Amino acid sequence: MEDAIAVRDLVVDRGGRRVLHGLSAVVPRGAVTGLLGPSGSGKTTLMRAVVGVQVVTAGTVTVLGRPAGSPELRHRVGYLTQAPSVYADLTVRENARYFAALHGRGRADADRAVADVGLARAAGQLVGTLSGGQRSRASLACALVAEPELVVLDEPTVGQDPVLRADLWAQFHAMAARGTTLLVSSHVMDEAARCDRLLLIREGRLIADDSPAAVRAAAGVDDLDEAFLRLIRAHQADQEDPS
Ligand SMILES: Nc1ncnc2c1ncn2[C@@H]1O[C@H](COP(=O)(O)OP(=O)(O)OP(=O)(O)O)[C@@H](O)[C@H]1O
Repeated sequence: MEDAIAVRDLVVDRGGRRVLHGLSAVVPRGAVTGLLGPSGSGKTTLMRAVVGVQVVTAGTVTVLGRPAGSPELRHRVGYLTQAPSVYADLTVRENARYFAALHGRGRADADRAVADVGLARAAGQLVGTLSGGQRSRASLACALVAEPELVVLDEPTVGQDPVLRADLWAQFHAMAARGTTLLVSSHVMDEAARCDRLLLIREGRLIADDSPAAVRAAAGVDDLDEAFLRLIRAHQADQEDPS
């Protein structure tokens, strides 16, 4: 089956600096792919290119068989940005119902999405009065409300406690089992270990694209944190001494 996302030779410049340097990668359908890399390595920029809001200098990004950003992808792709994008002066339920309506969905879809992110009890609360972690889950509910085929989540578990993080990851895998494709960025290694596949980027270049087990094997260590450090150092050494 065709991949959900195919990125070819993608070059992106931001603020006069090259941020992605001819990056190529694919994301398979119906799986959870983790996007990992040091802060500033280009994860958010790559996600922006996938959802079609990033100006690109060169290369192509194909999403569900269409060029990224095509109007027909609007209801098929969900995007959770790092900064929660919900209305502070509406309740959680009102926000979810508003986003549901934008996608032609009903109240039942909105209420299900709110329950799925563990906010059923706070559904009647104004978003402006929620904690940071609750607010980002409200934003997640709005990103998932239309049950998109592809879900792009930029650090969805920041600020969540361990129980909620485990619940959210269980939900991501349940979605993948139903055929949804998820691309999830994270800084947390126990989350990387939960992914079916990992894309590791450093300074705008892909340095690993494999399962967690294969990444561990390539680095020759069991600990994924250590494996990433080794891959990053090896990549750094290659760049400093390409001979
Ligand atoms: N609006 C912008 N204008 C100019 N440069 C930007 C802008 N946003 C990001 N950048 C630069 O692009 C590079 C990649 O940033 P990006 O946000 O994609 O990284 P990231 O891997 O998602 O980082 P983090 O893990 O900290 O969120 C960084 O060097 C950053 O300074």
